[in-house]
Amino acid sequence: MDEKDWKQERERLDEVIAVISSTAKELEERKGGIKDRVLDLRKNFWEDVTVNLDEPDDIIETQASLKQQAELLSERERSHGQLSEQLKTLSRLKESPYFGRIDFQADGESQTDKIYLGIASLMDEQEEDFLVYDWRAPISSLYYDYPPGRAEYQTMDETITGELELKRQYIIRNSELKGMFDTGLTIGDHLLQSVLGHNASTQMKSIVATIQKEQNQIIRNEKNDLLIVQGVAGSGKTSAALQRVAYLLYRYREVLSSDNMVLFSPNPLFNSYVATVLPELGEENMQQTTFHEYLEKRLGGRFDIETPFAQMEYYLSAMDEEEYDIRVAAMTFKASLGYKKLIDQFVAELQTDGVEFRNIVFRGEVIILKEAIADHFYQLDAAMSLPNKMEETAKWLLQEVDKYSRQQLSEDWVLEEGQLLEKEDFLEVYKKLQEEDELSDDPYYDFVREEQLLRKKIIDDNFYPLKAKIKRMRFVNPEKTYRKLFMERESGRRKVDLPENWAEICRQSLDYLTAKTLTWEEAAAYLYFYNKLIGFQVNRTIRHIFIDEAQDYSPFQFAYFKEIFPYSRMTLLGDINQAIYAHASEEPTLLSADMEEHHERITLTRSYRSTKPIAEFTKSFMPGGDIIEAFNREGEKPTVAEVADKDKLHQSIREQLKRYVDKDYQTIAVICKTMQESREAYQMLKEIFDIKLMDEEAYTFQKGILVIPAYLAKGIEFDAAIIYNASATQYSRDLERNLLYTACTRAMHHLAVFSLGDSCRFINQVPADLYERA
Ligand SMILES: Nc1ncnc2c1ncn2[C@@H]1O[C@H](COP(=O)(O)OP(=O)(O)OP(=O)(O)O)[C@@H](O)[C@H]1O
Repeated sequence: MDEKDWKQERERLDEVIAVISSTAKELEERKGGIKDRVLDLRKNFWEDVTVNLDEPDDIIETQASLKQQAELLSERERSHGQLSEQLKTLSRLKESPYFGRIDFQADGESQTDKIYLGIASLMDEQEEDFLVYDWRAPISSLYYDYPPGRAEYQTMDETITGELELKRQYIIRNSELKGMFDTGLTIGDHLLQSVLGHNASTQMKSIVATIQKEQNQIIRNEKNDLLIVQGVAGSGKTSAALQRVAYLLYRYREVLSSDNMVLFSPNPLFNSYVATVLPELGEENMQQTTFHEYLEKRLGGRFDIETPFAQMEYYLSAMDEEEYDIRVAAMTFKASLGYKKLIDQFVAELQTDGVEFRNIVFRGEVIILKEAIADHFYQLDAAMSLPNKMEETAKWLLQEVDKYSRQQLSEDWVLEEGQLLEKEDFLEVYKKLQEEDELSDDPYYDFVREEQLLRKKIIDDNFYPLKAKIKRMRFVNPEKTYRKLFMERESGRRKVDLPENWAEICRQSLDYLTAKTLTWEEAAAYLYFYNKLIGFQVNRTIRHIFIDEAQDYSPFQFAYFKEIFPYSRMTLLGDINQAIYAHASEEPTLLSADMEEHHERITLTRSYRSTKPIAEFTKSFMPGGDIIEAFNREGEKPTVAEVADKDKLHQSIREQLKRYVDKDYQTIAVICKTMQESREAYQMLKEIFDIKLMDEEAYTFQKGILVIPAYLAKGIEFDAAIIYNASATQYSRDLERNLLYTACTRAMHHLAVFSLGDSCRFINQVPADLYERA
């Protein structure tokens, strides 16, 4: 690129910045004007409405006038809000108006269009031409999809073909052009190199300037209702997912808002890690939650729900406990669709018999026996679904309760209760009496009527909570009904392949239920059952669901998702090599090829997070690791050290940490296998370094050194990672290999692996030239 190019680009940049400044100024003025008007409106609200309440017509007029005034105010407030948003976007644009340019000559056109791409679009002052195109505009896809040469893009209704003559990238900071390159095949290895070479950050960043072609396919995918992305560690799955949210919000801006989208992520820490990406792009965040949080909301009051991490911790560290094998068998079976089938059969049986009910009790007295409820329930049309029968039964119960309450009107307790009434209650009754306008000449009549009304009020108040409970279906006992699933006699006749030790699993399951605990493998299953029994509201507001780390959801959990969100499109992102849940070792996960029929699958094989030496190291101990392509970023080889005892281990780790601190690495993680091990590591390091121990309650993380169990570090990255103890005793099962892989792939620039005694077989499998012995 010659001096002329630089001069031209600088001049253009200055022009664009000038337009941004003047547009911003104009908007500021308009905003100021609106603000004054809003303040004015608020101050003079009552003066500007005509209030006249004399005649019915006047009242109507007053109402209309009030409404009009309120609408005017809220309309102004809305435009004020919109202007503020536009101004925010402009200030982001001013900092760096664009990051790329393509010159495209469409076939049949004589002129070449110069398209500059930024995070939002910008028009010139005459509002005629685009000075900057939004990266999500149809034409912008050329930038991500093609090297110079023949190229095409899709508009709403046609395909435009042509010649891509130039593709250029810019680094603009503080409104100044710091660098630019013309790029060939992929979007600037150059720029990507420089972006990836930076320190890790405690918040994820947007990748808009360097989206890769295969990532762009994920972002703009609109063909299928179910999109499954299998991508190796660090291939940009999460990044692509967030850019996809921004894309969809733009593409469907008329009909879709951030409230219609939800991201299920592995833990609250991850949630906060990704929370800044969309705002950085000028979009509002989608809703974010975890599956545990979701289940908590629905069942939390009635049960303690085990977290997936507690389940994991048990799986990894409770081998010596007596019931371990039974629990692990339960984890596997209850994750499967076989278990769902079992529950479906159970629910089918409940059509004719077996649902448990609760007595209806009023003032300590049983007024309707649970047996009577069951009788009513089961004499209803057999073809009705259980939830419909529940509705009918609730209606019937309300009528019965009404009948009963009328009988109670004359009971003594009613007046006794009356003494507890507040003054307002009496006033209310008195007012009603007046309204009836029947204050007669007969004082005795008034007295009787007043008492009647009082009694009625007391009855209504007293029966209200009971009726509310009936409406909430509290007359059913789902917990007790569910227990029957595990009762020998009942479960024996079901046609499902049950695990060998099913009888013991049943006993253990009953114990958990008695203790009001839902194990993680049981939680979704129970809620599924609950919904089948009592019914539930299908969620219609959520139009798009993103599930990150999808490999960790069991087939059962996914089936449940589909039931509750039948109208939502789904994007699942995950990595089969990072599957670390107990069920994962035997059951197919969501990402397995045969899981779903109608879907589109995109595979990402390029890993961007780690340097080449780290990626080469980690892929070498994963089965099928050959497909992982390391992005070409140089760095030091990982180090591997075996130490004889704990003192030596701790000393070596301290030295390593010191080296990292000296290198000015900003985020450093000591990654352990379990929470138990993390606590131990923390104890020995905390004296010397200012470190933080991360547990499942951690919501954010700061720069510095932290100790963290591998399963919590999912999805997050650090400048450097230390594996606390990769010894043969710690990592041997297949699942532990995945855990180790997840841990090692968190490192961006350096990885150090320590083992107490011999390294595990996975580390031993790594060719010796891929690491340094320390
Ligand atoms: N196109 C890109 N341009 C710049 N950086 C990128 C790009 N793609 C990925 N990255 C960077 O690579 C790192 C890993 O990305 P991300 O966390 O999205 O990967 P992932 O596939 O979700 O990883 P994991 O499976 O390990 O959770 C991040 O630092 C991200 O910013």
